[in-house]
Amino acid sequence: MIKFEGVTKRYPDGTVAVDDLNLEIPSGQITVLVGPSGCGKTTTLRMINRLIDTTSGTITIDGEDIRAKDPSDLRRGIGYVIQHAGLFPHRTIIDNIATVPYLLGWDKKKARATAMELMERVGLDTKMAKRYPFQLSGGQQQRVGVARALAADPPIMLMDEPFSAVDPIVRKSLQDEFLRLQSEVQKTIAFVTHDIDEAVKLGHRIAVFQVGGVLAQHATPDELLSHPAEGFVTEFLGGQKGLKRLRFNRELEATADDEPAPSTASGASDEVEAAER
Ligand SMILES: Nc1ncnc2c1ncn2[C@@H]1O[C@H](COP(=O)(O)OP(=O)(O)OP(=O)(O)O)[C@@H](O)[C@H]1O
Repeated sequence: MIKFEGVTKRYPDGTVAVDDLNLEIPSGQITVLVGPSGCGKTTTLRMINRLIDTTSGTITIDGEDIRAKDPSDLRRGIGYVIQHAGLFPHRTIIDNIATVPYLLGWDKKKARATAMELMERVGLDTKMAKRYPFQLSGGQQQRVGVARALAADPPIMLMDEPFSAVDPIVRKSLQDEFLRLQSEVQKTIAFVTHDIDEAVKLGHRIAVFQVGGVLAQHATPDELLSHPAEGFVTEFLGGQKGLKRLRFNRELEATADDEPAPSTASGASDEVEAAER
């Protein structure tokens, strides 16, 4: 488990990006950090792998203070995926994926075999192994980014808007495959997005931040949709176009096993249409 206790980040210019954060990110699950631009999501994520230092407070991983660890050692146990993948342009796909195993001094053959296996797991044709990033689509590059973060089998993955730069159809397939992969690998994942649809789809738990780096609510998707905290969260969710539809889909999923009644379904589509009008 990753635990934030009273964590604040104040940048040198005085900006408080994260304000007295208390948050638990449970092991083996996906915790999504969501909120409007500038609310401190990226700062929160990058404090976990110490790309950003905290101003005050404590972050522990499985009870150990991250400041007690050498940053390089710490990062070996933490995969990091960013928007636009951030691949090395002059390295082939297979060498991009094997970056961390090479750094760890793995035998080249073993590193490459692992990279090939990972290409398959993230849904990439291994024929692309010798290509360079510019020869791949945006969605394929994101898959390489995920494979690269998984290469040394870290227990933790930090994902910063990893699927935001691709079109909605590719995005949906990346999300679906990510969920399938996570059900196999069960990493501890902190996932940043500004999109509540994505948060509800992927998160076991959702942490909603408001500008000023204040945690406004931390709940399961169902709790969040059925009982959003008054004030900021209600407004934030209400401002997101698909909220009513999301709520409705959740209700439908919950009752689907009991009675997939056609009358319910038609009432539902009325509601969706009303929500979209
Ligand atoms: N190096 C920095 N120096 C000063 N202020 C910074 C720095 N980096 C970020 N900030 C500020 O800290 C606040 C939080 O930024 P952060 O990038 O964590 O937000 P975010 O929620 O990830 O935003 P976005 O969704 O737009 O990426 C913002 O007001 C931002 O301008």
